[in-house]
Amino acid sequence: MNNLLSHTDKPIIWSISGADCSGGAGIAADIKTAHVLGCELCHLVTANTVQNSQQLVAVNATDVTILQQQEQILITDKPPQVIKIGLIANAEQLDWLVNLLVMLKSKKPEIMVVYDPVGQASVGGGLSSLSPAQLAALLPCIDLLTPNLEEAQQLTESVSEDMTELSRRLTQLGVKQVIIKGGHGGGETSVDYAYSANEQRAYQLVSPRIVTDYSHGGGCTFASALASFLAHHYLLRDAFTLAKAFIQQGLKQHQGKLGYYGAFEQTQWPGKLADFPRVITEISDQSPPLPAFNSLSIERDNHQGLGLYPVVDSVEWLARLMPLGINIIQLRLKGLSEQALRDEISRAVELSQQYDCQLFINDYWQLAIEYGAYGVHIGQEDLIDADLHAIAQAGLRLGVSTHGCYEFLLAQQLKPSYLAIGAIFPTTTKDMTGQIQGLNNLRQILQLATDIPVVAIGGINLERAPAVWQTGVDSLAVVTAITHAENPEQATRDLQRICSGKKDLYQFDSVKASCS
Ligand SMILES: Cc1ncc(COP(=O)(O)OP(=O)(O)O)c(N)n1
Ligand SMILES: Cc1ncsc1CCOP(=O)(O)O
Ligand SMILES: [Mg+2]
Repeated sequence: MNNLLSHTDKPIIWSISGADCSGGAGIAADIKTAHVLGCELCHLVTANTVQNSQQLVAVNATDVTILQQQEQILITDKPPQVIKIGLIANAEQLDWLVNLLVMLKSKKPEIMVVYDPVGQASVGGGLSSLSPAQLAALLPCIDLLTPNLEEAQQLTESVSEDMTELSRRLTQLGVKQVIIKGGHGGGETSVDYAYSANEQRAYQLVSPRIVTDYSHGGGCTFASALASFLAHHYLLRDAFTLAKAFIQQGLKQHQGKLGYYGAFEQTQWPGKLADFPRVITEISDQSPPLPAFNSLSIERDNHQGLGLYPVVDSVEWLARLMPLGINIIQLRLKGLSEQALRDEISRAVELSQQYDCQLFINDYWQLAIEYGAYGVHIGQEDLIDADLHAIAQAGLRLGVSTHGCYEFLLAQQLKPSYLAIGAIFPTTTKDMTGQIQGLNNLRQILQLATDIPVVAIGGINLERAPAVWQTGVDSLAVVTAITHAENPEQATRDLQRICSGKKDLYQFDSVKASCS
């Protein structure tokens, strides 16, 4: 029997929330959400509520001894990666919960706790009468709090409507990350605001407002979708983006249906660009608006994409690889003096003109403009400082690094010449801790791509290249697969062959040589 009780491949979430007998909100919403998002959900029911689509009649709090028994029976058998909290019915439950979270976090600090502070039922009526002073003990245990504007005001005992101010106040109360939901306001759009105290960064997402009354349990669904994506190890910004798309997709199921407060519909893992929010940042919402960047030349590659994209750190490497028929290449210089940078970049541009090769300069966008390079590649951090108008006006192409769906959507809004996604696999070239995408996430992000070419980068070698190429990316960018190869010219030819798209030709020479 013990064997049967053992482990699941799916991440485990504990939902500590109330049961809604009408099946819309609370535990019902959490179970449906976690199920379609590939998680297992254990539920510790804090109250058996009596409600329907019209009214809340009673909140029957569960005896704490039952919650303790449930905790005990689950703790070794189905330990949680993420705990999602909804309704806390009374002060005894709150005490039990705080003790439980403190104990769990002392044993396993990586457990994430998401709290959706439901005080009022959406059908009307109070679910919990806990005061902000009572809840103060819980807030330092919370990794992600998901209040709406009113709940954020109540918890902070403030009348401010400024999401920035409210989220800062909530983090001062001990919460690590906050998402304030703007869904209940009026207007054509719904804007949600996230703030991470660790990163000291805010994220803002906007979606068109979907008119429907089928939204009972939408708040619980949003919090449990966040819990599910966090359980799959997405970063806050990506979990936020995916959860907002999940909500949009669910609301669209019953778009236009009014007059009956129906249960929110949980559907599937979000994968359609139309359901994803727009990212609001200073960069993407510049005034005057940015023009689209010039396109790359891909005709030479038989419409099979850009092909192989070597990323190298000297003119010597450029001179060695360009004669091999490289279509696109990058000079990635680090730690050189101004004069050395100028020498390398000017020589590199000359060489690229000789070989008619699309040369991108990494980081140094001013020098790339000054010496007339074909394009410039910049990272997310560089986006803030780089003068994107100047790059576009000079006619340079632009490549932008992205790590996950949030950054991909943000960069895609800038209409660059290509988008890079990385690191696909662990790499020794650069510290990419916490940013490894894997092939599944690459495939998911590719579903959001428009007609802008996509480059995959990070840990791509000869063995892994065919699988990455088959995801449908337009280009494979590599550093060490070439520069650390025993025979860099042969490795280049092998990789070029993989990128030529002829998938039956994956019997390349250097792999055979290394296996024999
Ligand atoms: C094609 C390509 N993709 C990603 C990167 C990484 O750029 P960035 O994030 O700016 O990091 P550094 O390369 O500057 O360390 C790249 N260079 N090329
Ligand atoms: C620059 C960079 N950006 C994301 S991963 C990476 C390094 C790629 O190097 P390698 O191909 O050797 O893994
Ligand atoms: Mg850079």
